[in-house]
Amino acid sequence: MSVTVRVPAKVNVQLAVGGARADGFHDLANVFLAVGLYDEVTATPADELRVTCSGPDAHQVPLDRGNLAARAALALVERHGVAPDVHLHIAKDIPVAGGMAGGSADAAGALVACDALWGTGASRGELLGICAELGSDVPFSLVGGAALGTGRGEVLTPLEVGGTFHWVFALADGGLSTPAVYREFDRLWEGHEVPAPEASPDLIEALRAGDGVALAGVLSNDLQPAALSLFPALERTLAAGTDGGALAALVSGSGPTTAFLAKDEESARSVADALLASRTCRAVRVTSGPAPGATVRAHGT
Ligand SMILES: C[C@@](CO)(OP(=O)(O)O)[C@H](O)COP(=O)(O)OP(=O)(O)OC[C@H]1O[C@@H](n2ccc(N)nc2=O)[C@H](O)[C@@H]1O
Ligand SMILES: Nc1ncnc2c1ncn2[C@@H]1O[C@H](COP(=O)(O)OP(=O)(O)O)[C@@H](O)[C@H]1O
Repeated sequence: MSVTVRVPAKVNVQLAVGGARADGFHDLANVFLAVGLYDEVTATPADELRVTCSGPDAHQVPLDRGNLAARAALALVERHGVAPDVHLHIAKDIPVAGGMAGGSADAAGALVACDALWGTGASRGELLGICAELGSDVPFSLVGGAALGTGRGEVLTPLEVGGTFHWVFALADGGLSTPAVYREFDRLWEGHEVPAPEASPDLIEALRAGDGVALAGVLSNDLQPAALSLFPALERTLAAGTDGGALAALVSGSGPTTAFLAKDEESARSVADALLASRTCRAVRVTSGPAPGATVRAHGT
């Protein structure tokens, strides 16, 4: 018996960041959109907790108990007193350390897979609570679609999406550490009052209407200056995508993946070609959103 769960990546269509809190986190108005790049987590009975990973970026993923999927399984073990006898295999398609919440996806996937495998029967509320303890982005990986995340991003309000948005993602050479990008944000704002983060009503309306042109006009990411300061070469990638016909371009979350909103699928493909031709990124991915959250794909025997 094994259980496979598929979990999407995300892009932040708005990431409004407030000042640093006493606990080191930042209050956010974080508008998440799940997109169709997926990791798959398969849980299979084993003698002890073991993690393996496959995919082009697999060598960058820790396989010890620091792996977010292992931490998720152990959180369920602790609450339900079950034995941690599971092999978690991650088929990784989400870029690692790319600002697309791949580790968070694996945490949410492992939680859902272990809950099904062990028959722990955790409620949705309990799963969301465990997700929030594992990381600020993990609850969104569980629910998918589109949502506004407040607090440190873990308090979710689902958002209506009235259509499909077409995206191109440009993968960078190397990664950016999320804490390092937040620290750079603090450094750039030093000596200034950071405004309280607020969700943009125009952006929420553009999502509701499924209007890509309107959404392109209001995309924003307060971490972008910090990401560009740490990874200046991304400026060229952003310019190559807009020159190549994207409606808008921005850094995905803490980066260094860059995201390009396109008019339709055909336009997305030509933006992707332009990005590849520009040689300003290591690879491109064409996809769309919204995508569903963590979903059980298969119960094997
Ligand atoms: C920036 C965002 C945007 O969605 O994601 P990525 O683009 O990296 O995927 C998130 O805020 C990242 O969420 P996540 O990666 O889950 O962060 P966590 O594990 O909770 O925290 C890692 C570290 O990031 C910083 N952090 C995170 C969230 C937040 N609201 N304020 C912060 O300052 C803290 O330094 C924290 O120690
Ligand atoms: N299952 C996992 N997949 C990817 N990275 C993981 C995982 N578990 C722990 N990590 C660690 O978390 C870091 C951030 O990974 P990731 O979630 O891919 O990026 P981001 O926070 O930019 O979205 C990685 O560099 C890696 O050290």
